[in-house]
Amino acid sequence: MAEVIEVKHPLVQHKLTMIRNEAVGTKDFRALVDELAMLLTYEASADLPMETISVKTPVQETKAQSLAGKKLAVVPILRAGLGMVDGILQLIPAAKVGHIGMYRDEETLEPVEYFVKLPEDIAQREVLLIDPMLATGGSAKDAINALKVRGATQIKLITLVSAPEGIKAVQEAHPDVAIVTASIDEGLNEDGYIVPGLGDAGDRLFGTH
Ligand SMILES: O=c1ccn([C@@H]2O[C@H](COP(=O)(O)O)[C@@H](O)[C@H]2O)c(=O)[nH]1
Ligand SMILES: O=P(O)(O)OP(=O)(O)O
Ligand SMILES: [Mg+2]
Repeated sequence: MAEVIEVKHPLVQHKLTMIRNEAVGTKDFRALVDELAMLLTYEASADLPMETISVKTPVQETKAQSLAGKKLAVVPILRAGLGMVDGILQLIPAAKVGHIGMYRDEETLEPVEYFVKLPEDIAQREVLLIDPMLATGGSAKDAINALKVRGATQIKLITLVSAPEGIKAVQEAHPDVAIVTASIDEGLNEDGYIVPGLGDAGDRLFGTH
């Protein structure tokens, strides 16, 4: 079973607490989601392969560590995942970006897919699938399926807030997918929202209701 990493770093926890606050407006919410995405990517990329290369410093030639040229793709689940893309690209500027559009049916809580556009060589890339919220896990499970049917084999899921129910659902359906999250919250309420959570991430990012 791939691991679930809850990132306890003080900066992550502090910024997460800030965006939980309902009084935080769209502008600050966006900025903080961006920063959190960057911090979580630092953790999610900790196992990227390295190679030893030669580098000439102003003092002497030396051997040093460099990324082994692994190809990455960042794939947000729309809309809410879009808010995390720029933060990740600041750390991994060469990554290609795919998009999976999905919304939750308000009655059934089942995800409805409305758009998929991925890099052509997705099968050769390690994929960072991103969505701030992992609630029932339906959206993440279907998004992972959409990636796998198109050939992706190495997938990591990065979320800000996860419900235990969503983690279990993803692990059962996709035991090969590691999850990096800033918080494993208490659970879900009767409307399928994460408790205590931060509300609807898409609405808070884009100022909609
Ligand atoms: O508290 C929440 C719960 C969910 N969302 C949005 O829904 C999907 C994830 O829901 P699943 O039940 O895991 O499919 C996620 O993309 C969010 O956009 C939310 O914003 N807040
Ligand atoms: O998953 P939803 O329904 O909350 O969609 P969006 O991310 O567009 O708010
Ligand atoms: Mg939403």
